[in-house]
Amino acid sequence: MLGAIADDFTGATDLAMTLVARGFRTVVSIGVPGHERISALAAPDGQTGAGADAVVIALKTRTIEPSAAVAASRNALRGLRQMGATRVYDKYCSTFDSTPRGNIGPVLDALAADLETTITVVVPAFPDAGRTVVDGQLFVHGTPLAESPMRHHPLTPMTDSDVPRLLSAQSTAAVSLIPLETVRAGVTAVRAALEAAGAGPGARAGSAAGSGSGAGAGLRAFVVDAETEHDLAVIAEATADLPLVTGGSGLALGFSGPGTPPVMLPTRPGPRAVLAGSASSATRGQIAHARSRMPHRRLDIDALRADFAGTVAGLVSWARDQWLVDDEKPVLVYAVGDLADVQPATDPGEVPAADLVEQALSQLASDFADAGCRELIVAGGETSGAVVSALGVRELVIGQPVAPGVTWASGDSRGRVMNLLLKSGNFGAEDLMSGAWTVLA
Ligand SMILES: Nc1ncnc2c1ncn2[C@@H]1O[C@H](COP(=O)(O)OP(=O)(O)OP(=O)(O)O)[C@@H](O)[C@H]1O
Ligand SMILES: O=C(O)[C@@H](O)C(=O)CO
Repeated sequence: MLGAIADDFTGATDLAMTLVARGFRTVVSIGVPGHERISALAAPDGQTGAGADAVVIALKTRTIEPSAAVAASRNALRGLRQMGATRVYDKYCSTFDSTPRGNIGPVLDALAADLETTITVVVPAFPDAGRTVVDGQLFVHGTPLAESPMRHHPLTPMTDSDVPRLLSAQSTAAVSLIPLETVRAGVTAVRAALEAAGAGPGARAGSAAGSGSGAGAGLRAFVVDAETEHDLAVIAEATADLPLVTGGSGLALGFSGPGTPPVMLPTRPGPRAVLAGSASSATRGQIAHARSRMPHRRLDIDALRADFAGTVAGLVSWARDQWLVDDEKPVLVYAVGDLADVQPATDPGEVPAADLVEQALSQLASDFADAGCRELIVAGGETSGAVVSALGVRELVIGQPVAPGVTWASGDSRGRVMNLLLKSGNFGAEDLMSGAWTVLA
C-alpha cells in the first residue's frame, strides 16, 4: 500500500486524483483515521489494503508552527504504517509554499528519520500545471517562482526560486541537485546518481552541485529537475524502491496502480455555493469571471471583526434569498477580489484577517449545508482545511477530474453526503467557478 501525507487539503485531493487516474483505489482521510478505520484499511498481506491501494492523509500543516507540523506528520506516518503502507509520499505544494522556518524541511527530516532512510528526492515539478524545475530553479508557467504571483501570497510569500537553497535553509539534510541532463539520460543514470551519492559524504549526484549543508545528519535529499511528464516517469521508476519520496503531485504521474476504475459521482440536488478564501492570482481571475455570472458578496473583514455572528447571518440570509430566486445558480462568497483587499498585518491582540476569513467561510459552509446546500466549491488550501473540518467530513471519495490538480470529491458531513471541489489557489481555468458543476454526472 502507498501511504501519503499532504500538508493541505487541496494538495491531498490533487495527489489523490492522480493516484485514482493511475489505477489506485485511493482514500483521502481528513487527519489520521481512528483505530477502527485504520484496521479496516489495513493491508493484511502488507501489499493490498482491504479498502484501499493508497491512503492520502490530509493535514493542515503548511503554515503552522514547525514543531506542530512535525508532530502531526509523524503521527500520520504512524497511522499509515499501521495500515501497512510500505512506501510513503510526502506531498507539499508544487510551488514549494512554506514559511521561512519550514515546514517542508523539518517534516521531510522527521519522516526520513522515522522511516530510517538516508536518501530521498524532492520533486515539486507538475508540468500540467505549469510548474517545472530546471537547474534547481522552480518556474511557474515559465516565470521564476520569485517573480510569479506567489511572491504576494498572504501566508507563504515565495521570494526565492532556488529549490536547493530553499530546502537547505529548512532541513538538516545534505541537499544536492540531480540535473535535467541526468534525468534525460534515463532511469539507470538517475539510479546511479542516487547510489553514487550514497557512497559517502560530499558525494555528488550526476553533474550536480551539492550544497553539502547538514551532511553530518546523514540524510541526503536530491532535488530532481523535471520539465515534462516523461521526466517525472523516469524519476518515479528510478525511485520506486525508496521508502520516502517527496514533492508535488507530479511525481505520481509516473506511478502505476492495480487498475481500479475511477468513481463517477452523481450530482446532488440542492443549492450550490462557491466559497473563496484564496488570494491567488488564478482564484482572483476566476472570481472576476464568476462575478458576472452568479450572485456574489465579498467578505467585509471590518464587519466580521465588529460583529462576526451578525455578519455571517446576514450572508446566509442573502444566500437563501438568491436560492429562492434561482436554485440552479450557485452563490459566490469571496475574500479577495483585488490584492489591495489583503490585510497582512494586524495589531497584536487582534484576530488576524486570515483567521477571520477562514472562520467566516467555515461557518458559512456549515450554515449553507444546514440550508440544504449539497455541492460546494472551495478555493484555497488553508480555506479548504478550515471548511472541510467545520463540515465534519472525515473521508473523501475522489470523483470526476475538472482540471490538472482539481477534482470533485464527495464526503459525509454529519449524515449528509456532499460533493466538494477543493481547489488549490493557483489551479483551474478562468471559468472554473461557473463551469465545474457540469462535469458531475
Ligand atoms: N483579505 C484578507 N486578508 C488577509 N488574509 C486573507 C484575506 N483573505 C483571505 N486571507 C487568507 O489567505 C489565506 C489563503 O490561503 P489559502 O491556502 O486558502 O489559498 P491559496 O494559498 O491561494 O491556496 P493554495 O494553498 O491551495 O495554493 C487564507 O488563510 C485566508 O484566510
Ligand atoms: O501542489 C500544488 O500546487 C497543490 O496541490 C497545492 O498543494 C496547493 O495548495
